[in-house]
Amino acid sequence: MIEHTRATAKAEVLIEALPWIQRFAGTTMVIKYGGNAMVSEELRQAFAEDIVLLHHCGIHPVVVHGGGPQINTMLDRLGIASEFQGGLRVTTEEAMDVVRMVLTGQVGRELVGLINSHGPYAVGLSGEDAALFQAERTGTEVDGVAVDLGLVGEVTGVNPAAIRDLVDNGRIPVVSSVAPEVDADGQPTGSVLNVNADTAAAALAAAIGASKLVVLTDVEGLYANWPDRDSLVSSITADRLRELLPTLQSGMIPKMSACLHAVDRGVPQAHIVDGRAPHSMLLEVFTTAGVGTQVLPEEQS
Ligand SMILES: Nc1ncnc2c1ncn2[C@@H]1O[C@H](COP(=O)(O)OP(=O)(O)O)[C@@H](O)[C@H]1O
Ligand SMILES: CC(=O)N[C@@H](CCC(=O)OP(=O)(O)O)C(=O)O
Repeated sequence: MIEHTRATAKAEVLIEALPWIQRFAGTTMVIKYGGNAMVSEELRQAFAEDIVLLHHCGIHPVVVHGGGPQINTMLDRLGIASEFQGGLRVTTEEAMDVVRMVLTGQVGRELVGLINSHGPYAVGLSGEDAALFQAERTGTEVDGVAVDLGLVGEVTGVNPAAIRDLVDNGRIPVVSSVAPEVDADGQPTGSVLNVNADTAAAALAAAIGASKLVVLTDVEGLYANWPDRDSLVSSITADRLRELLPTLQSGMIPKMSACLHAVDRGVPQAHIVDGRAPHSMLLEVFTTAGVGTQVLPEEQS
């Protein structure tokens, strides 16, 4: 009897996923995997399994990965100082070489390998490949004062065909957020810029018409009154988030700006999910309750 109950409970979990599979099959989802959510081998393997499962449910996952902590480790090892302003790394030419090497040569390669341990699916590319991204230099403002971030950019152009060609051939793109710089006339300058991975994921989600942007990080979701643990937001509209944005700190600034950018540009929903819990992304996509914080264009009943 006990065995029967357990088996039934497992079957119910699978059945709960059915309407979500029906809704999202054939759509493209952008999954942003933050460097802080990759901290153990177990988590990285669980992430790869989730991505392959989405793929086999007929959903087209596109991974955009971060790697901030991994870049920090390499910069420390090489004795190169670096600081963050408004959640973005001030990037010198010396640091840019390390950012590019770590994101595309280390973090991206490892994710491709983990996904491909399940079959020949993942293809790694950066914003430099097939002209996927064009970026313009950007600064930030801290306490009303303009701050020069050096070789940091914002995506101003996307070539969706670079992703579509891979997806149409049954591949899972794994994207690193470095991008060739263009000037105000759209002409290449020859420099490569460091783009925050949340920002890159949002630009990509909007450009390819994704059905969702899911951002995996190292916190349960957005706290309206950080660090008050009672202020976790389960759902927020774009308008309310716009009001909250100026009160946010550190890494949450680019993250929530990215969600807003995606939703403002037609992505129906964006989610912040706790990547420290194995398989949290599957729970978000395939269960009714969902987890973390969802950003919606407007109130939905
Ligand atoms: N309002 C807030 N809600 C949630 N987290 C916040 C908030 N303000 C600051 N944070 C911090 O932002 C961090 C997530 O940003 P970041 O470290 O850049 O993540 P990632 O590497 O996944 O991109 C959290 O771990 C938390 O310490
Ligand atoms: C401009 C900028 O800050 N770029 C980020 C790129 C990596 C990233 O975004 O990684 P996470 O998602 O793990 O934070 C950086 O240099 O750390």
